[in-house]
Amino acid sequence: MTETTARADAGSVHDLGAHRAAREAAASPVVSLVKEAPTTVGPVPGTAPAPAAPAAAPLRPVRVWVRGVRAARVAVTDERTQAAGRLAVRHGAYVVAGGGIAARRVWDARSTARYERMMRTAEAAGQHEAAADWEERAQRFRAARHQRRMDLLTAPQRAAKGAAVGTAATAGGLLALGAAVALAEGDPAATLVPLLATIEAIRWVVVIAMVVWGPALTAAPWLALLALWNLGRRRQAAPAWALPAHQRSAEGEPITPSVVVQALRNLGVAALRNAIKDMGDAGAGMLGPIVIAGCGVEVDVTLPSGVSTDEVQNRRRKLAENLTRHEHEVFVTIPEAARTVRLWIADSGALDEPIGPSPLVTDPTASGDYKGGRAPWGQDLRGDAALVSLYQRHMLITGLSNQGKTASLRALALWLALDPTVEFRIGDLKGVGDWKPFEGIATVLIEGPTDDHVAQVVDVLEEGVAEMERRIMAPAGMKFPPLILLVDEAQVAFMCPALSQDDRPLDEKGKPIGAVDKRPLGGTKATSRYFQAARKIHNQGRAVDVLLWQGTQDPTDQNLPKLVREGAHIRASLVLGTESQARMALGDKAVDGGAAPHKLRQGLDKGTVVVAGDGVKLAPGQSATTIRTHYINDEEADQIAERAKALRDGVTTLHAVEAGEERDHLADIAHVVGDAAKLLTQDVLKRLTALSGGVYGDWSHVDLKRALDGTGAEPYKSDGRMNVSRERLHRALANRPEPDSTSALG
Ligand SMILES: Nc1ncnc2c1ncn2[C@@H]1O[C@H](COP(=O)(O)OP(=O)(O)OP(=O)(O)O)[C@@H](O)[C@H]1O
Repeated sequence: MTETTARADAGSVHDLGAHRAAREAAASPVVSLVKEAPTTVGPVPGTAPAPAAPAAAPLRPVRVWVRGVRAARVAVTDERTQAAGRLAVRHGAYVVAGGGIAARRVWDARSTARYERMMRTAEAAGQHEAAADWEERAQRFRAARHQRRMDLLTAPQRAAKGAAVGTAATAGGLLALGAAVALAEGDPAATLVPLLATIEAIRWVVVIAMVVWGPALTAAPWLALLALWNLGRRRQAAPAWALPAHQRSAEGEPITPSVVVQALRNLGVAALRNAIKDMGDAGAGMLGPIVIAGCGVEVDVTLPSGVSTDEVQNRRRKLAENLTRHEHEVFVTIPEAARTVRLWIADSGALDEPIGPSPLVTDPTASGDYKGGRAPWGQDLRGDAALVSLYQRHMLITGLSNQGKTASLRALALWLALDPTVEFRIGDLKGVGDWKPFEGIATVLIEGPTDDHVAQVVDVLEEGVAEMERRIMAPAGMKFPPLILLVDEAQVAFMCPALSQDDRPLDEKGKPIGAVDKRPLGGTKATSRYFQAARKIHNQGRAVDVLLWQGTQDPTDQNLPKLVREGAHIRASLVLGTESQARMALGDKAVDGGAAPHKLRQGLDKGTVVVAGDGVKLAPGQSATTIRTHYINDEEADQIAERAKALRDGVTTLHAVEAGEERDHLADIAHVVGDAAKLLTQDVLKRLTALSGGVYGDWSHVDLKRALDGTGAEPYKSDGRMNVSRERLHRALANRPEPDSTSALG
């Protein structure tokens, strides 16, 4: 509507109102106490006069039947009419359905219907022994019923005889009682008193019955209707649309056997639907007990023959919706028993509640134990603590970006850092500081995403391989401290196109010695350095406690080669995009057994990992478990890391590993000794190797001694073992004629 016509219409409406008010005032004797608004609509001073209203279009009369239809439509669609209609249908349906239920119960009690139903159920489920058992029971029921019917034929004679005998005995007894009273009181008239009193009592009973009979007869049908209505009401036996609003929404309704059977019947598997139809109400016979399991319930379903477990598993979303749950709230796994699926159904919304903080945060005395302990990672769906054994296990964790991969991997590393015997060498190829808490715990920490960082991480891994080979070649029975080589964002290394850096040593004329190393850092070729190092560690590292932990994003065959992903003992996955990625992350067996990281919700299920492989306790037959991990934020990680550092004596974290160049041995030795007052020579050698495998990898005690000879910082014996002293090293550095005493590293 334009502004002009709007104003004009307003004016005409106002005029009409004014006329009507004037008419009413003239007709009504009542004096209004409310000050009336001016009824004229003249132009307001200072404003332009309103343009003249166009002539109103003549109103067409509306036919009576049209008005009738409109009125009917308004009445029918009115909320109150609908509520009344729902009420009537609902309560009517309760009575009808109650009648049906009562009739069925009576029929069940008097016929063999129940036994036949159970037999069909057992047969459909392939339980032939149970079917035979029900058949036998039905036979016994028939025999007993036949006996009862035979007995009925002779019942009238027996009843008549019984009544005659009973009456005579009662009369005799009462007379005997009367005689005893008469004798005692010496009054023969008392003989008949008990008999007459009894007859009088019977007369009163008859009178009362006659009075009550009429009203009882009138009330009986109503009482029967009430009982049927109540039966139907308790079962909510009315069409869903007629139920009250709070009962209509079945969202989050409790899981009962009939809800599960209904959900299975409507799953869209014809064989399952027909089998359940044959079983009738007894479809619940397929279900094991429904038990509370954490924030949900768990139930095993033995499927009828002809229905395979993966037919149910592939319809997880439909099953969840039939159970009035969201897809992520229902887990379908395959337990050991044949033809059985295990359903875990969360309480509605329970999975969106956060789990508590990590015990590492709440318990300042928590400690790590590489060999015998289990890391408290989070909670499984049953709400039980999910504990992971990291002993001699390579690990792979994957997931989409920003879903908690680093946080969950770091949570495990923090727990293990509380075991001071464990050495960490960390390559963080994202490099935004997620692994900063390990400064002072890890002996090497490379942080950054560039090709240079990848090259350094490759060096770390290759040095890990060398260490592993040294350990393998060591005399039998030698013990080695666990060494965790941790690479976060490992896909950056696999996808790195760069070739090895030219780090050949130079001769006296400044020319590089030997041929240039042309091997690529990334890729999956036989010459790919990262790939080959990872493979070697996977193959042989476990037994000598050289372990590779990798975190990687959005797996593909290129950024997570098959051989590498299958070399990990613990395979964990956060939410992934597709089932094929889930298969890459966890393996076919786990996904076929029900592991479904691709069904987690991106952004909502952060920190929820599906874990396959060993290291976590799995129920028999289960191939994976879902764990909601505790989130340890950066501040909490710093606090835990401080505790871990306090357990170790002054680890100096190196930020680069260089090889093949001329190094300042004295400065390097002082550097690796770090803050410790003294350090065992074998530890010095180890740290020097970590610092530069190329230069120090094959150093022995003799080399170390030779490097320190004449400096005043030579190794000395303390408590029967050879050490080097930090103070002497620093004195030697300070007294050197050349001022070039700082390490190029760190
Ligand atoms: N267990 C958890 N519970 C709840 N939220 C979490 C959990 N773990 C991580 N998050 C949230 O997810 C965010 C991302 O975590 P994180 O950096 O570990 O993810 P990411 O998968 O390593 O990311 P990207 O690899 O893309 O850098 C965190 O900042 C935190 O808010």
